[in-house]
Amino acid sequence: MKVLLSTTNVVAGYVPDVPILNGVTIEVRQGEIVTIVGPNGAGKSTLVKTVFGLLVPRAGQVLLDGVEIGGRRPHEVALLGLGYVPQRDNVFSSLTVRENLELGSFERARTAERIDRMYELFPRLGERAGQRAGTMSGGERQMVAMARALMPEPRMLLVDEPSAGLSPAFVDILFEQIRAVNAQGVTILMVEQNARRALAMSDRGYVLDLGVERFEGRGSDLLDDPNVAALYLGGAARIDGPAAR
Ligand SMILES: Nc1ncnc2c1ncn2[C@@H]1O[C@H](COP(=O)(O)OP(=O)(O)OP(=O)(O)O)[C@@H](O)[C@H]1O
Repeated sequence: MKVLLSTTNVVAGYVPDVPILNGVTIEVRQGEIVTIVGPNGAGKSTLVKTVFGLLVPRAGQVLLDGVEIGGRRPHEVALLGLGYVPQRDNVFSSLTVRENLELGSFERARTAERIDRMYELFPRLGERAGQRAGTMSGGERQMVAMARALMPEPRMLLVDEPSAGLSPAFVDILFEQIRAVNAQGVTILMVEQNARRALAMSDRGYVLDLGVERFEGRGSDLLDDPNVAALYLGGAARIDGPAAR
């Protein structure tokens, strides 16, 4: 499979002389679900923000389908086919579900058709089309944010901690929807605190720590790696064999 997104030795941060990413090298192949896990403060969110153009890399390369996007502005990156679902403040609270989706559209002529498509993928949103996003549950808001990012038909979606603060039942629903989005051909790069569950549904994963990728591998292999389990997954490796996909 061809590499759709890569970062090579990316250095980035918020404050001069305080790098958060210390030379991160990852790649995401077309069609994959890749998850980045790692401790709090490791730089996971910073990495996806840098890929999306919210931070300018101080060194290194970010390539989308062979095109350098490091330092390009988010709207340019979006036009090249990248979508981004931020961790927080990812909906317009005072607008309805439908209005939020309309704002995600790049092509007015196709807005209605795309919204219908989103209601097929996320039936709950169709049922709540007229509800203000700010009155929805955390999980429902996450669906609004994901559907909005999918409105322009991105090739690839960056998803920052989709399960944060959600009940276990809702995490199942949301992960299932992420798989459904991926099955439609959208490549996924996800950051997740819920490391075991996220890796179990991923093709590959990276463990990021102190702004550098420490481990890389198939999701199931990372789950079975005793070092990864002890250091980053809060306990022993699984003993029940590879995760079913
Ligand atoms: N806007 C900001 N200004 C300054 N420092 C920031 C900013 N956002 C994040 N940081 C710092 O960057 C470091 C990495 O944060 P980041 O959010 O990328 O980590 P993370 O791996 O996503 O962590 P978590 O799992 O806790 O969300 C942290 O030390 C954080 O304090």
